[in-house]
Amino acid sequence: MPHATPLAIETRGLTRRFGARTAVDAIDLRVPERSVYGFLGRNGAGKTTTIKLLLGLLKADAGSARIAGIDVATDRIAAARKVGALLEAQGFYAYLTGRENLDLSRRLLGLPAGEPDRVLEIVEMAAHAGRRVADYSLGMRQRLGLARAMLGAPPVLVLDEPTNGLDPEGIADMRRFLRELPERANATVLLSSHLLGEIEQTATHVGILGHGRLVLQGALAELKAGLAAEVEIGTDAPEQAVAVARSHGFAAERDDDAVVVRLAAGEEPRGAAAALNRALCVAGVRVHALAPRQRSLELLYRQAAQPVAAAA
Ligand SMILES: Nc1ncnc2c1ncn2[C@@H]1O[C@H](COP(=O)(O)OP(=O)(O)OP(=O)(O)O)[C@@H](O)[C@H]1O
Repeated sequence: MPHATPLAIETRGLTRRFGARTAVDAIDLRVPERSVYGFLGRNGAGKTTTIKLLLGLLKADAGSARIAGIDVATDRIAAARKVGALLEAQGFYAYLTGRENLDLSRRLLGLPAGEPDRVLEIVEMAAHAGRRVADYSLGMRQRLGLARAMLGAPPVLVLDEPTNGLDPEGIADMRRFLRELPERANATVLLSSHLLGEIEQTATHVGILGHGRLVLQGALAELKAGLAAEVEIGTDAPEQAVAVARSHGFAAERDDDAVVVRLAAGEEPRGAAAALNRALCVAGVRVHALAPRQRSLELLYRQAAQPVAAAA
């Protein structure tokens, strides 16, 4: 299917194993240009491994990845030029100033002398550029890390948990900043996080990773609008309740001791709950609870992040 917006990052069946463990399992990332793409997953879900694959720091066992249309495996250097990254280990020289640190990176990359000041301006660190990094707060170091990722103006920025370790004020600051980043830096931003709230506040798009698999992906607003509601039924006779609900055209399933009825997208949960109630009552099914609820991204995320059931 053709895409309305070109993709800044695209993977197909991207897979990476460590021994018997599949850390990244056939994922198809689609990150539209100029989006802030929230890459969401619990610790160990495979976010860092995916990011390393995108940056060419790890080799894929299967599948492919493209950055700004360039294949990461077959054209590694050209792809690397298209992406700037902020990873956990920043590796700044504490006794050098912020500007001096950036200038070292700038020279290594063979970029013009004006680059450090250009990126310092973007991250609003120009006033602190002459201070030693040793005297920076963690938030200032993160900004400096962001500035370094922007050297050479790559069209794609990949940021691994950029708010990790910041204090509440630093977090609020960084979130505001991230939202504005596509415009300020003229770039697409992939932002990894284990916090749904963070992604909901900053991202335009989201991809949820659970146990190495991409469980859900798309524009945040569309995903939220498309989430169907459901009705949970508490009953002593779940099998019978499922049969009755299905005979009335509802998509019902057992969920442990309860029965869950998934509604169609846009279907109003209260009306459906009333109809179900009536049908169950008429059929003589004892119901002790009937709860209509709107499904949320949070619920989906929780489901995606649940530990895999151990094989019996
Ligand atoms: N070099 C490695 N060798 C063996 N296993 C690894 C290696 N790197 C990652 N893993 C495993 O792959 C899985 C995914 O790890 P990954 O670091 O990508 O997750 P993550 O979502 O980034 O989590 P975190 O936020 O904790 O870094 C984990 O089970 C991890 O133990």
